[in-house]
Amino acid sequence: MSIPTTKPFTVFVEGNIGSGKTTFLEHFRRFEDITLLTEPVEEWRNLRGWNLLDLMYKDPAKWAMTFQAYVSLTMLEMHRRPTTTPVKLMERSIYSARYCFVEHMMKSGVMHPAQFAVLDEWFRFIYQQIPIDADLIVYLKTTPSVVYDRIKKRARSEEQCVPLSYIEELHKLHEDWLINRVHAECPAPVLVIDADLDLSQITEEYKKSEHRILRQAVDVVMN
Ligand SMILES: Cc1cc2cn([C@H]3C[C@H](O)[C@@H](CO)O3)c(=O)nc2[nH]1
Repeated sequence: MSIPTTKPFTVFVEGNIGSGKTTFLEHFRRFEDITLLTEPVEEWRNLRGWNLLDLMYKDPAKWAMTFQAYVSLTMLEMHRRPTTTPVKLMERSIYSARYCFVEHMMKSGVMHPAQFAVLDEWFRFIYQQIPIDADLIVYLKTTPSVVYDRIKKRARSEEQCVPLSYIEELHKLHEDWLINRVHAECPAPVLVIDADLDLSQITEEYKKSEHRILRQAVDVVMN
């Protein structure tokens, strides 16, 4: 069913490191009416030969600003990428960049306030000038200790030095944003998924969101 759409029904898939975002998106791979945009981690690991992700984890004080500036650029490119399908699922967004990761780097003192101010000015300009809002946010809600164990098992090299405290702080920032709604921007409804469930059980949980996403998508496209 290829219905010409001006703006696709846009879903941001948000959650802590290791919360299963990529797995969630892959669950929708079989639907031809959905465009999946996974996080461009490989671009962050190789920008003209530089592994910005590794540099950031190894020396956050020196590289956090550079890394987040590039992450935001790659996320903006994904927000702006034209899609022909009625539904678009994106892994994270320029909002989690600002409200979770950049926020943490500023609050923890890893990023100098002047550097934070520059990133915040860029975020405000983009938010005011470019329509990139979601129609729905899927929040893969997890317990820090659960995702911490997954990160250790997944063993992505750059993340091996990530302490549990960082995961706990990121969790709190996701809760502030998506449950307590402390930020006014991006007022999309939030669908909370219990992403602590392990792979065998979580498909049922995903199916619940499948119905919600596809039904809302048809409504949006048909109205
Ligand atoms: C939008 C956004 C995504 C994102 C991911 N990351 C890190 C967390 C993980 O270790 C890795 C892949 O998500 O990149 C980050 O530091 N800052 C980010 N900002």
